[in-house]
Amino acid sequence: MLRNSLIGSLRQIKPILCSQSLRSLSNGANSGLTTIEVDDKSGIATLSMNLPPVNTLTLNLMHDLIDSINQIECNKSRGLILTSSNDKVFSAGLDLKELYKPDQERLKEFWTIFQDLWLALHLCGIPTAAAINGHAPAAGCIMATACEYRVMLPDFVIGVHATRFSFLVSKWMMLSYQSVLPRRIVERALNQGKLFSTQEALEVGLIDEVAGSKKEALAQCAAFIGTFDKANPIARTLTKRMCRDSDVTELLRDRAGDLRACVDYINTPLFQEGLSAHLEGLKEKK
Ligand SMILES: CCCCCCCCCCC/C=C/C(=O)SCCNC(=O)CCNC(=O)[C@H](O)C(C)(C)COP(=O)(O)OP(=O)(O)OC[C@H]1O[C@@H](n2cnc3c(N)ncnc32)[C@H](O)[C@@H]1OP(=O)(O)O
Repeated sequence: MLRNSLIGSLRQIKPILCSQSLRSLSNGANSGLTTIEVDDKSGIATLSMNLPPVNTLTLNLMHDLIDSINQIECNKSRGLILTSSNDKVFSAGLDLKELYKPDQERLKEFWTIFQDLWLALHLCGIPTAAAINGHAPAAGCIMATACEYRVMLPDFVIGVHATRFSFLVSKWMMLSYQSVLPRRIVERALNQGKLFSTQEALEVGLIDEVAGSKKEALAQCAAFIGTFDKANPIARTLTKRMCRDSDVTELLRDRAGDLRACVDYINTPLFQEGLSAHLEGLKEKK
């Protein structure tokens, strides 16, 4: 809903046609894989992913995330903090099972909703922050980079390690990474398939702060959101969208082309063999 209005005109203020009252944040039509808690004092909404065991981005989780982001925006929360109910994994990234020998129609739906999720986070009108309370590989990292601020707990990893198992990333995913890290670091990290430890991520600037606990991470994210208190919310939203315009336009100018390229690549033997080996590796770990 929001995305459609933005696709029409990125520079326009989102027409807020939402009729729900502040704080009535039920999870309505979604599958209950996310929860939203709004802090009464600060008005900041914490959006938690809650799909055991590792918050893989399935069709349903991505649907619920988009629905929740829309609800939070529509209810005029002061900010959004994305986090996980799992204390070891923020998100394990895309659901690999959806990519293995996929049904073609379902794969198209899957990739389209992943594009939608990235747009929802990227264009969210209110301040966003990620409290990364566990591992955040691949699309888990991309979701975090679509937020405006990242606070991470120690002893976890974050990064896009796609090349390790013969995956490529779309240009808009690379741009998201590049909006946070210098281009030369992104180029090297993507080519190496590097997963950064929390400390390394802090040193290169992939995350903004380290926190000692989830509670602290949420507080640090809330403090970041508080830094916008003096900004006019509409001017802030328009400025955020202007800053992100070129990255978003990269995807919007040819979403269908991106979908085709991804579907084609996922169907190649190179991709399917790499994925099969990766899935075996995950099983053998046990
Ligand atoms: C122009 C051309 C463009 C082409 C574009 C092509 C498009 C391709 C895709 C683009 C980029 C990719 C994005 C992605 O996000 S792919 C997903 C990558 N993610 C991973 O590789 C993470 C794998 N998981 C892990 O490393 C660990 O699970 C993790 C560190 C996250 C947690 O470890 P832990 O020990 O706590 O948990 P387990 O490993 O035991 O996992 C528990 C069970 O969950 C299953 N699992 C884990 N991750 C995934 C996943 N991503 N998808 C599906 N299933 C997953 C794991 O196998 C365990 O299952 P079982 O209990 O049944 O054994």
